[in-house]
Amino acid sequence: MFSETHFVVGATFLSGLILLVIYHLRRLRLYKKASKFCGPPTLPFVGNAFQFFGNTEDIFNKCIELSRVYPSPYRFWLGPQLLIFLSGPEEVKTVLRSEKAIEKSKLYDFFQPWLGKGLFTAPEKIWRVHRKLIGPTFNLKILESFVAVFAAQSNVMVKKMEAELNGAEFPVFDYVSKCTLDIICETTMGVSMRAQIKNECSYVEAAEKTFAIVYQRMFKVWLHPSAIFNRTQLGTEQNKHINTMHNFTNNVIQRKKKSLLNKTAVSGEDNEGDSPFQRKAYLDFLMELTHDKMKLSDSELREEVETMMLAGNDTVANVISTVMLMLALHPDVQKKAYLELREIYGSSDPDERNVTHDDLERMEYLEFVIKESLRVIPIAPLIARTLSDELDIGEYTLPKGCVVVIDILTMHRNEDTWPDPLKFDPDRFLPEEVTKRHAYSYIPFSAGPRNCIGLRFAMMEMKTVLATILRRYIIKKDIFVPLADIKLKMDGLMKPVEPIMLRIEERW
Ligand code: HEM
Repeated sequence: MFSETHFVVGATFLSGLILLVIYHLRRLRLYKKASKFCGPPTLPFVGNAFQFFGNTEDIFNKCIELSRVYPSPYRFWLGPQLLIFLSGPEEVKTVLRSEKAIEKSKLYDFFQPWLGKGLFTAPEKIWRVHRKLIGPTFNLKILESFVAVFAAQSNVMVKKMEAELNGAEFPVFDYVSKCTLDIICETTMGVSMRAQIKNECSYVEAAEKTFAIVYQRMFKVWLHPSAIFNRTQLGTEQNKHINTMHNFTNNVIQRKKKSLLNKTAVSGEDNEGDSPFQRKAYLDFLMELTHDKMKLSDSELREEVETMMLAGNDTVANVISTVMLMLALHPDVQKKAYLELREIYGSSDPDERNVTHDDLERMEYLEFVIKESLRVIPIAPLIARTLSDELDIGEYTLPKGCVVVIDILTMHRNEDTWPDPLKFDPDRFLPEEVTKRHAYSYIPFSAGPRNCIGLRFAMMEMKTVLATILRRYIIKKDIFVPLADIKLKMDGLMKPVEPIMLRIEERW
């Protein structure tokens, strides 16, 4: 005899089964379209998600292996989500320029408790308004005004590095990241964190920890539902760090807002630093826009500022450290870059004058070196967009709702485009070489309407910091490591597994 409980359990099971069948029937069209693409064998429900178990080095190696085995475009199921990996420049161009590929993938949503709907994570509708509003604040005139900050903080860094002079190899990232943090705080908020002087900073600690938690969550599917995540220790920890950052930024915004209304200069102490706001920062420009046209609310301002703090710090610090490694491994390249600087400055004395904007324009070879470093180790090796509609990419049609993953790393190491791809050769960026290649074969800052808004900012900052180092020090590595032997991981950003250890000697 069936009891009432049996009946309830049976009915629940049956309804679940029916819902599952309906769900799968609805997705039949998607499965059919996905079957046109090659890709690894899948398991029911999890798809290919099991391939991404392991640590961040394993994830990196898995991505490399998949792109070796499967030609572009290939498919990958992350649970119910269809991912299509692309690395053909023409296909990538079609996607990145398409109005149907503006929306980011859902994985970016895990940044939202922190960055809200700032540019990096913003849904398409908000992104369109904000990008138009914010774009002009990255104009050349404003960027030029930041070069003095880049130079001043670079000088502080090289002075701090004196402690390592003629000593053993040391982790360069520790110095570089504090310098880039001081730069981004001063240019974004107009606040001096003095991370280089104090050697610690609660904001950066909170940012680093939050980034690591967000990244862990992306790969642990059981932590995806907020209802579960918020009840875990990780969730509690994340909230604590986010509050630290929000409080700091809100405080700066309120003080700036008051001064804007009173039309007085803001001066005085802030939470972390003590420099008066002497120069206009990115936040001032945003607030002026807001003040005149009432476009951004306080929380939107906070989200945009914290987005810049995230997108503009760790990225640049890692790239500068990688370029230093490449210079140490290739002394001939380093010498050429230094000689260019000697010619620009007409003197070997690094204290004679600071780097200026005009100098940056002339650092052509140093720019090639940075570009080549970003080719072999692109800091953002994969970027993902969700398609709002079907999109033809020549032979294939990408289904609506799928996530297109642009495999920048594979593009940058493609043998057909880059002969001997693991050879470090800055001359690949000579103008006559560039014209031979497809414009979308090299996209470290992404491309199209949703590309990196900080591209020019980053280039100017990296050149200033590197030129300041190179004018003063010779960078050395005790043992030569070929590029192919540098182990890499995907830790949010792509970087070497081992910390970059280098030695410095006085140049003059
Ligand atoms: C070497 C340094 C940098 C690299 C390689 C880099 C690379 C990238 C890439 C690949 C994207 C596209 C991400 C995606 O579509 O998922 C991006 C977006 C972005 N970057 Fe950068 N970036 C760098 C530095 C900066 C700096 C210095 C800033 C700000 C000061 C910045 C601000 C942003 C913002 C706000 C976005 C989102 C843009 C949007 O969605 O409209 N980046 N960056």
